[in-house]
Amino acid sequence: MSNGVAVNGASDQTHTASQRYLSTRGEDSGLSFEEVVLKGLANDGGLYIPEAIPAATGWESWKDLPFVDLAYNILSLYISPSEIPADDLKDIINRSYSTFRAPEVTPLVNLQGDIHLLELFHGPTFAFKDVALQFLGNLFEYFLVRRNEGKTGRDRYHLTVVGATSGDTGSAAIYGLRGKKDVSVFMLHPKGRVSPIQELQMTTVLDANVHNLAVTGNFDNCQDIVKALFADPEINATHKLGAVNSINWARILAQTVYYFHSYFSLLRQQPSSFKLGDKVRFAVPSGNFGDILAGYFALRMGLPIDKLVIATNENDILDRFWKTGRYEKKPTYGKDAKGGLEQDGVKAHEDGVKETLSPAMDILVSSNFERLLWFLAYEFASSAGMDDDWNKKQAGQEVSSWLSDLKNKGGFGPVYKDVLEAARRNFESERISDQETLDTIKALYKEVGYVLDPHTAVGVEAARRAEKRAAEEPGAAKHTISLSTAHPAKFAGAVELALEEEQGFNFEENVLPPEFIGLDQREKRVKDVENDWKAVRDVVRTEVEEEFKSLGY
Ligand SMILES: Cc1ncc(COP(=O)(O)O)c(C=O)c1O
Ligand SMILES: N[C@@H](CCOP(=O)(O)O)C(=O)O
Repeated sequence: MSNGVAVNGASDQTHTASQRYLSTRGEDSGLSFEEVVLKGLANDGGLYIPEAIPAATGWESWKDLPFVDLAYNILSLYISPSEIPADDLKDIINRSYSTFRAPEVTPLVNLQGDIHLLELFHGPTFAFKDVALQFLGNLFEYFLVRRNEGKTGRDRYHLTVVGATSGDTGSAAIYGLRGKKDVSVFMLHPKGRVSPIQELQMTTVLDANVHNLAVTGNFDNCQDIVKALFADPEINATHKLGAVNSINWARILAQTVYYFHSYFSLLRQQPSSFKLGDKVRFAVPSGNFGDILAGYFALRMGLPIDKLVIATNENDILDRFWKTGRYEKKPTYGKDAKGGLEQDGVKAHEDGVKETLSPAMDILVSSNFERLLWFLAYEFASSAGMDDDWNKKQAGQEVSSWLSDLKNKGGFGPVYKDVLEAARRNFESERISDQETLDTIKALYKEVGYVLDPHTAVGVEAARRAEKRAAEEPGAAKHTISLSTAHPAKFAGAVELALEEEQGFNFEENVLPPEFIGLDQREKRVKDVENDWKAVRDVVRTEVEEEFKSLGY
């Protein structure tokens, strides 16, 4: 049952439905947690989701638990003890969060009025990705040690992680996996399109199992290369590919914990205006839709969430879906004054991606949206009154057809009215321009002295708008938790641009953490590659072979 064997669906006695997994495109089901974590992406190109979302029964009694105990209660609903015994899971969780600088792991601070910031940047690489990637690194290690017991050399199960990053996933994955046995990490970033600190955080890690590849292209090209590698049966079988992007289910799962944790922090901090059972609103800076999807799982598990507010930058495919029901890439049009490409007054690329001040969200297609689409299609299918197998099959077919249109025609929709209405029931969306991002950083610094990173600023501006709207709606949540996804020092350019004229502001003194000082003096290792998945495949083959030779395999 464990060790990678599928759990065999309904006849399995040791896994609840929420501990068995299926693919959003319908061709894979009855998989164990270990299988989906190690496989990353399903063979049919779909993403894994649990066959059912569990109710967090008795969640109210978790309100005073420390982060790690809360994490255990939530994660164990999705992981059978027959796969990871309780003590082992607790140990993995404890080790994963012992690397965080804040004792609460993800502290909540009041920003202004009823807006609260959930600071997710206290892990090793100063971005929210650490919350899931510290856990995922330890999880990989746990499964590999177990699979490799008594094995030597090339008989060992060696995982080849391939990931795409617009800056933050890369360093968080590298810090989660550097030096770990039986894992090689290949991290693809768009050359010249991540912030200088992000690039240094990745390329100055010199462990032999870490390989940074700078791709001539954008983040979506990197993400497409990763998906093409997973779709190639040959490399996937010979190199046992693994995923660290939020296509990996464990990423989403680990992120659900801080939705619960911040709800309980708010209870303690606002005893007079926030009671157990009251609804709260979350605003989430969004790109690949992984962070906010974790909030959707928390909501479906029973956490009282009023609305999840999607905050996009000018790469706004998600915002356009919520407004129109159409999910489509948008080609670039027009030339700027210097003859370069532009879209709505912002520097853009032929592929339609705009270069914004929040580069980690410069994403054309949000991969995790596919998971939400499955749940929306499943809900729609369920209204036909057929049995559950039929509903799931229909949902898989619908998602496959939408995704095929996205690939072949550049988009799909408008989706059925009921599907869009279901999406609007739990989510709202806002699109924040670069100018609004700068204005928000400036305003919050002036008003309360807090320095926001540009991604967090996108979330805060969306939170402010959502609160204004809610003021008109009877029964709407009073408080908003806005997710702070990165430390401002990672995005010096935008922060300095916003605050350069503020009296007394000094980036080095006010913002820069000691961990970043001197990074630019360190030795770096990075290889340039073309935007061509076969070229990347060759690099992966060659460099894994070199690693094996150096290990004497
Ligand atoms: C700092 C930062 N904020 C927000 C996001 C968007 O999160 P998601 O891709 O999960 O929507 C990212 C990248 O993923 C990020 O690095
Ligand atoms: N913004 C991300 C892009 C990758 O997203 P992921 O959450 O799917 O890993 C990054 O910083 O790399």
